[in-house]
Amino acid sequence: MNKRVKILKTEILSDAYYTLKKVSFSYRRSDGKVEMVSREVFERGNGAALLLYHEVKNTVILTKQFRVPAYLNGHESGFLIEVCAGMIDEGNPEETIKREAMEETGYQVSNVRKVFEAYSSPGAVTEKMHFFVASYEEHMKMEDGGGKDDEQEDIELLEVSIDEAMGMVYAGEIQDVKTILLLQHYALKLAGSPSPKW
Ligand SMILES: Nc1nc2c(ncn2[C@@H]2O[C@H](COP(=O)(O)OP(=O)(O)O[C@H]3O[C@H](CO)[C@@H](O)[C@H](O)[C@@H]3O)[C@@H](O)[C@H]2O)c(=O)[nH]1
Ligand SMILES: [Mg+2]
Repeated sequence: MNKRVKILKTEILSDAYYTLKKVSFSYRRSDGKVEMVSREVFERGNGAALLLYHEVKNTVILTKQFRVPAYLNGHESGFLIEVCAGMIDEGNPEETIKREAMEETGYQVSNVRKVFEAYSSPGAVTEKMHFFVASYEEHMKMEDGGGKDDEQEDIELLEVSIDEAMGMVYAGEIQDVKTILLLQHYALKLAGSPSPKW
């Protein structure tokens, strides 16, 4: 509860699939002055993302799929390389990401480890992402993956070395923020670095 903020009005501008709202509120500034503010807020639910890494081969499993918002905003092909991720609709973040791992990559992972939570675009979108890592081995591959046809998902899978993946970040070939975050987490905490204090 924030005593400096009072939500006064919430209008729904669109609720076709997700919900776009216009929120009007009074806000007491740090200098004490109270002003009226209006902001549009996109409600898209919350999400979970998972980096699948192989402890012996030092490889990661990534997905590649067409993302129309990125395409509209200058990405040449619109095919983005990402970690496995999905929206949390049923169940908790951990259950969701295990289900998404199976649907998108075909790997059945039991031990996922939560690394952090973060708002993906807090000035505009309510979405909070839950970030996980899990190690994979060949015997965990149960299905082809590739996403759900009935949800019009068409996901290609990539298995690349962690060095190659980091190179792709700096070459601009990986441009998805949740993926960059998890790869950097791997590089900092999991790639045989001396134990960090944080
Ligand atoms: N009809 C319709 N269906 C939609 C729409 N938007 C999404 N969907 C359906 O919802 C599914 C969402 O698939 P998920 O795997 O759960 O989510 P995602 O698209 O991979 O999104 C993940 O990454 C996003 C970008 O980082 C995150 O924003 C999101 O929370 C999640 O982590 C899509 O395949 C599609 O079937 C829409 O506007 N209209
Ligand atoms: Mg997905």
